[in-house]
Amino acid sequence: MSLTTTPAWITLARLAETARSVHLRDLFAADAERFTRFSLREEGFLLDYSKQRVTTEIMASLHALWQIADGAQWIARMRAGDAINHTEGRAVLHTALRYNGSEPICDAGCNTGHDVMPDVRGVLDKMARFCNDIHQGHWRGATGERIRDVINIGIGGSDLGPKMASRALAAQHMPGITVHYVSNLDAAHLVTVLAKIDPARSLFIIASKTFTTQETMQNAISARVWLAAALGEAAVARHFVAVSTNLPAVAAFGIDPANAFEFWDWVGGRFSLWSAIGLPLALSIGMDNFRQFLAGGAAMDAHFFSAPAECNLPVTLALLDIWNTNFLGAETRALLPYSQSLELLPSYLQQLEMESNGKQVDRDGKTVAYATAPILWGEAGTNGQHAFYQLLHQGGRLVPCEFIALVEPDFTLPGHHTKLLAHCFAQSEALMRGKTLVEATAELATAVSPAPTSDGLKTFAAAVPSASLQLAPYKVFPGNQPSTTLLLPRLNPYTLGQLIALYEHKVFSLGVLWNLDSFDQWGVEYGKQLASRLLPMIEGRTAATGLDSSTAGLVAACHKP
Ligand SMILES: O=P(O)(O)OC[C@H]1O[C@H](O)[C@H](O)[C@@H](O)[C@@H]1O
Repeated sequence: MSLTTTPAWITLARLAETARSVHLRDLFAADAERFTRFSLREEGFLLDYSKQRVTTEIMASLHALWQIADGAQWIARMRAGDAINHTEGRAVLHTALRYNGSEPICDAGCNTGHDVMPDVRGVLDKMARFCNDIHQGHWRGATGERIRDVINIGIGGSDLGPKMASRALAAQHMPGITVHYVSNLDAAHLVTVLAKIDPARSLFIIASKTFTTQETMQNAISARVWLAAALGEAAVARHFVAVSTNLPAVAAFGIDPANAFEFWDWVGGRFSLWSAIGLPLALSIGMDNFRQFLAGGAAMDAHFFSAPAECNLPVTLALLDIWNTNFLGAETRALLPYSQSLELLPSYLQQLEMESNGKQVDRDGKTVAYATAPILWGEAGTNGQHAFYQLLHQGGRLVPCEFIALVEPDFTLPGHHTKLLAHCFAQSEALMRGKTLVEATAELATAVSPAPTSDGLKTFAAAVPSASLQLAPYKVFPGNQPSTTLLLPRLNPYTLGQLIALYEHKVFSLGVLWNLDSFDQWGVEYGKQLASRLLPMIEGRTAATGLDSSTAGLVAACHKP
């Protein structure tokens, strides 16, 4: 049965007709228990979705949709190591990377598959030894200097996760080590990092699942040339290590297999932060903290796998995305972490959510008849308030917002954190309530004539200069902008692990509901293919033929006269 013809979908479509004309402030006025009814707590996390435009009836129908989509069975299939990434014929077992129990976890089902846990633990132990060697100065550069700078060369999933997490966990950074991230093919990225470091004290990590990605390979080659020019070719072995599933390609690049950290094809690139792709993070925060990060992820796995759907955090977030996207018609979602340390979370989640579920064909090969992943964007609060919040409040578009805040700050200065929380909560309140014309006019009247006595708004208005009252329409806020607030007790490796696993499972749950393979990414291939065709034309090695006039014009404009 197609999703849109299920009874739950049809009911939700009907409920959406009514929901469009219901205002959140009225829902709050009608129900003093709304926060209790629509909030969840799990191991210190508080998920408040009472400011979403939902009712008990809507949530029940969304849960019915989860039942129809066989959510529990899909979770069981993922855990059993079935090849649920069906277009690539691969299992999806990134949860094994953070599993700390004693059961086997098998690739392609326990009866036939291979237990991946010994391999996982072996690589973690190798990472631990390596981190210890770097931190203790046992591993030194070719000239005997201690390593001070680590440069991770990778892109996409081999960059965004460790970069975001290293940034988020600045409070845990080890002294004496600075980790840099180079991803862009634009030489400006590598050159500016190389300008800051000393080759004798630098270690490059070449991170690539496939070890064929053009951006990463070009940066790796240029870094090797730079290092060899400074220290000689023989020094490369002491200054380059690799993380990959493709160990033959690592060896072909000239990196000793002893210095390669393996992961496996059952780890999707955008889910690989928990694997050896997390090596630069482990070097930043230390292996004990990295293991705490894994433990936080494992705790969220245990919750996702066992909690009933009605109090399951990832399932709830997924159902709210479905409601906003497929029934209220939202095209985007804003992620607004009120934590500077989480400033890279929006760009990390852009890959996780949009590369996973920005799809048009379902698991049966049919074009979907409904919208899939919304466009995710965002910025750390309060910075965003001074940039784009004007549009959120008065731009006339439906933009569901997701606020993230910390009860305890990770860095403290007197007077900062309470103000930050006040701004965060005030924004979701303002987006929900809005301000009517009557309220705006009354406010203006009060501002000019602070002690009005009787007979309401008309008397105020008469007492106020009309020029001032003309501003009232500009001060109207429609409100009814839905939002969720996720409160974390604090930010540390464990809670960050919980947070990232929460989003991963939300993405998986959405894929189940939309009937998508969330683990492939065919949509990134076409551009790469065309770039290979254009390269010889831009370099002038072949004639620029067979191009549309725009592309031909751009190629011609780059040729020197
Ligand atoms: O790790 P790599 O094999 O170098 O891949 C890096 C990135 O390449 C592509 O852009 C894929 O779409 C991403 O999912 C992947 O993370």
